[in-house]
Amino acid sequence: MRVTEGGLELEVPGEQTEGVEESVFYNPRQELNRDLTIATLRAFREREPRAGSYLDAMTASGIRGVRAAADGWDVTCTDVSDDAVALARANLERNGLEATVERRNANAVMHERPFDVIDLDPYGTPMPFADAAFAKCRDLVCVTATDTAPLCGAHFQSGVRSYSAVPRNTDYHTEMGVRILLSALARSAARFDVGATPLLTHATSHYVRTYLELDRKATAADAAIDELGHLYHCEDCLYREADPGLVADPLERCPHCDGERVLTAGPIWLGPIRDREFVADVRAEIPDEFGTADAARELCDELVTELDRPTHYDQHKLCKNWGLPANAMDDFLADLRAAGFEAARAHYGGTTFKTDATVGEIYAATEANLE
Ligand SMILES: C[S@@+](CC[C@H](N)C(=O)[O-])C[C@H]1O[C@@H](n2cnc3c(N)ncnc32)[C@H](O)[C@@H]1O
Ligand SMILES: [Zn+2]
Repeated sequence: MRVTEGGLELEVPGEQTEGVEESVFYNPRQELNRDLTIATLRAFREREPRAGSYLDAMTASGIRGVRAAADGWDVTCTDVSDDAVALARANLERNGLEATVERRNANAVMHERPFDVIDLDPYGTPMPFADAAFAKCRDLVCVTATDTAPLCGAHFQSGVRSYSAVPRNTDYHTEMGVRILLSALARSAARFDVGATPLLTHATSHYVRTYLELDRKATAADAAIDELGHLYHCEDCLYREADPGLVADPLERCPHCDGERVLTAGPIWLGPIRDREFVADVRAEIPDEFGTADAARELCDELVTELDRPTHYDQHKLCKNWGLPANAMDDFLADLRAAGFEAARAHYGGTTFKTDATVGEIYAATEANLE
């Protein structure tokens, strides 16, 4: 079947069913991820004009490599599958584009030679590829993780194994996943004396995507490690507290409800998950022709206005816990602001928001209008 994306045509094996193309080599549900990748590459080239080489480490149909090559990047595509390599070559040729395509294990290639930008887009966890990516990459590592259940603590042992951290299943499970992933990546980069700073990170339907700017200096690695810490979370009243530093000092009782069901998660990334100015630059690089232009711009807008502090609340879950009906989100947030707190929606969807108010302060500020 033929698919069109970013103004380019690709041929991928598979059938079109009910308007949705399905193929082992091409996932239409990741178009937003790829559109944002191209916009990010454009914004990043403005920031770092020297950057020219791009490794599409798990290329499958070649779609990322094709799109980057069309934008003038010096592209290398790797995949361990013979069929993927043949398909990527055919798709480059079909679009009159040139790139190096190798049937190789991406880990071997990344250890052999440096690239300015590396894109990791594996099935499931990216951690088996992280060390190799940070070993030599010069500027930017882009990472997709689709194993959201391990990341957010729903598959606890698997999360511990993959991310060398303790994830906990909370009402902010996607943000837990984002911060567990960023923690593991920062620690992987630090092994090579590399600081990894998130320029853009988003959690979108069943995957997390992040773009990490690298600074190959031990002091930069130390600065990244300084962003790690632990989260304490009360399962009874949803109180949460971020504790910077690598040594945890778990709470024995919840400071709000005095309950004993307090979870500790970590080490997790407590720092910003994106650079506001960079996200605005990315937004400006999304043309109308991109299939997901509206959604991608909306996501950038949400990421710009989202507050940095961990972690988001979910208004519906709070109200359910309080046994009160939820009111309109805008009214709820206005009540928080009127009480002197910062409050803004989060990009995690639905009724998620962030505030500097504690769970007790949120209740006091909003309860009168919950009816
Ligand atoms: C999720 S798909 C990639 C999708 C593609 N990047 C896209 O945007 O449509 C993962 C690909 O990684 C390949 N792969 C798995 N292990 C690999 C390895 N060690 N080195 C390179 N490619 C690998 C698989 O053959 C598969 O084609
Ligand atoms: Zn509590």
